[in-house]
Amino acid sequence: HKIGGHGGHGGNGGGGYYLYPQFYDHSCPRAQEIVKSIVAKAFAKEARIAASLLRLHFHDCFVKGCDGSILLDSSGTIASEKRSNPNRNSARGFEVIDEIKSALEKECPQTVSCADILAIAARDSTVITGGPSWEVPLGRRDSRGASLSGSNNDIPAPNNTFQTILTKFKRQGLDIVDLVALSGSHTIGNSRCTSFRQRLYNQSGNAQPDPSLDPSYAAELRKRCPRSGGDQNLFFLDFVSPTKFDNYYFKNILAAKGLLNSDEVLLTKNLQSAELVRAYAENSELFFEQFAKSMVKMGNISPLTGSRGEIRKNCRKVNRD
Ligand code: HEM
Ligand SMILES: [Ca+2]
Ligand SMILES: [Ca+2]
Repeated sequence: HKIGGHGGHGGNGGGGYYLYPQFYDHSCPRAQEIVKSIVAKAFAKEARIAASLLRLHFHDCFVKGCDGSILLDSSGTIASEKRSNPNRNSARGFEVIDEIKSALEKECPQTVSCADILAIAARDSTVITGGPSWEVPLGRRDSRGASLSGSNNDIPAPNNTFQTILTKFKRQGLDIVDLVALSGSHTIGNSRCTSFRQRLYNQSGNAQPDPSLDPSYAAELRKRCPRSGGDQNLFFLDFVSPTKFDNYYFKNILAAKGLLNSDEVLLTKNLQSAELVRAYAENSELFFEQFAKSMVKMGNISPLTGSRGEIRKNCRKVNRD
């Protein structure tokens, strides 16, 4: 499967190999069913875990590519991405990834990468909540480092402008279609008060709530997201169907009930993205189809392949050699 390769996006991270779904067919044929069963078990215990696992793959891929860098704990040489602004007190699901990894190490030692586990778990989380399925290209290897600064700089923040968010996506080789479709992930999962408080009290420095937020919905949110305190209080990103992967995220945006500023700006700041929001609100099949395509595209961001990187034995630390 070697191809004449150089760096860049689009399935060839510079190791000279493309990812492909059959990567573990001979080396670990049960890999995918093992991931799926542990995701299902975790989901049965707590439905939110699906959202958390989907987000981990995103926060991995946007920092040095999909290389499992987000999973590394701090150590002598590593400043963990878990400490970054987007991840601190927010990224979760690491214990589930640990459980999957230890089951896979028993089944086929040092064969399945942590980066691939994240990609498969993201797909399985989408499916188990009612979303689309897709074949996950595989063969990513794991990084031997992390980037705390990359995590702070490259992952979009909820109060970034539309243009900044789009620029951060383009830096990864993703476009406006990917941005709108992948934002549809916010059809499941939670946000902390601190991630959207500004919209409730002082959106643009004029002591007024965000005019693009429905006033009665805003009043409801203020009850558990006060001016100060309650930073960690949790709210559904999609208040209609928070554990179901559907297109209510887009319908909510049309009703001025998107939770994050980064959700609502997809409608209010750019004509093309507004058209996409309307199209996905109207047609969930169209959303599902594009979501699957964009997830594969995101999963192809700068993977380590060939002999680059390693297959970690423990997703939290690099191997010693
Ligand atoms: C477009 C730019 C994006 C911004 C600004 C953004 C921002 C956020 C924020 C602020 C939260 C809540 C975090 C907290 O308060 O703890 C969140 C949650 C979440 N995000 Fe995004 N996000 C973006 C795109 C994405 C993408 C591309 C995906 C997946 C492909 C994704 C998946 C999720 C999920 C599933 C949750 C809920 C996690 C949970 O409940 O544990 N987001 N996002
Ligand atoms: Ca990474
Ligand atoms: Ca939903």
